[in-house]
Amino acid sequence: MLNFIGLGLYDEKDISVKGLETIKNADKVYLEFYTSHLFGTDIKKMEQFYGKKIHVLKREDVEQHPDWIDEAKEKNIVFLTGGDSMVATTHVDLRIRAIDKGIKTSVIHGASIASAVCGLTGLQNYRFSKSTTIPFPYTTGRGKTIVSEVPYDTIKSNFEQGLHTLVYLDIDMDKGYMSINKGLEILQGIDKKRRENFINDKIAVGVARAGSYNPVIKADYISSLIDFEFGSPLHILAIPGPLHFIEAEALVKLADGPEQILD
Ligand SMILES: C[S@@+](CC[C@H](N)C(=O)[O-])C[C@H]1O[C@@H](n2cnc3c(N)ncnc32)[C@H](O)[C@@H]1O
Repeated sequence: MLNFIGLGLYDEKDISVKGLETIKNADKVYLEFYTSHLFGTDIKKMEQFYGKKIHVLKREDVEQHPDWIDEAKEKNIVFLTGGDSMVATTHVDLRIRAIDKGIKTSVIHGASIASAVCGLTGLQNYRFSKSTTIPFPYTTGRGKTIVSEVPYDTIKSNFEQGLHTLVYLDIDMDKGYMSINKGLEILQGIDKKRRENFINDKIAVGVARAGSYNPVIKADYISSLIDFEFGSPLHILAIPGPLHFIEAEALVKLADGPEQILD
């Protein structure tokens, strides 16, 4: 059996009771931390709390050579992921590979950043459209810097349809965890290059360290939010379309947003 378990958002105690019981009964526990990361804990604390050794997998062990899933033919194997295992990851691929090998699978859900953003900001889940990720720019062998404009186009298209965008921020082994400020700087750069004047006067909401006892949630016009200090990772952004009046009130009261958005 291969059990996919979502760990929730911040530390080792965010796991569900069902998830914890499944780990306790497992023969072996694997984990990947490249799609998300629990900043309120570390592997040692998790091993102590779960009572099991944790084997950390690299991206290639999950996406290219997931030979370890064969162990689940005979044994009870657990695969741990930050948040919910199936939200903003490609782990359904792993599940399908397992099923094709005749391995039974289960999914035990964890709290996800996708719903936490709604809970913390007051933006309504049903008013979000396609989400996007801002990747770190990269430099080609010839020294050219490539900046993906896909997130910008997604945000603009959602906005024009009157819908919100959830903007995940890149995690990169070498470059680290993208901050809200860096994400906004990239969007501003694209806006400037394309002379669209779309970004600066839009409201955005930044959320840092969801799931911790001191998350930071701040809404403001992007031209101001870009200088706000959110502190340590993880960070995420939401860029709302036109706001329902309750959402506007929530952004003022829950996210210290500017009073003008109530007008
Ligand atoms: C690729 S998504 C994976 C989401 C995860 N599977 C889930 O369900 O929460 C990871 C991105 O979500 C955001 N994120 C995840 N956890 C977060 C947290 N606790 N606080 C703020 N942002 C978070 C960050 O932008 C991070 O780079």
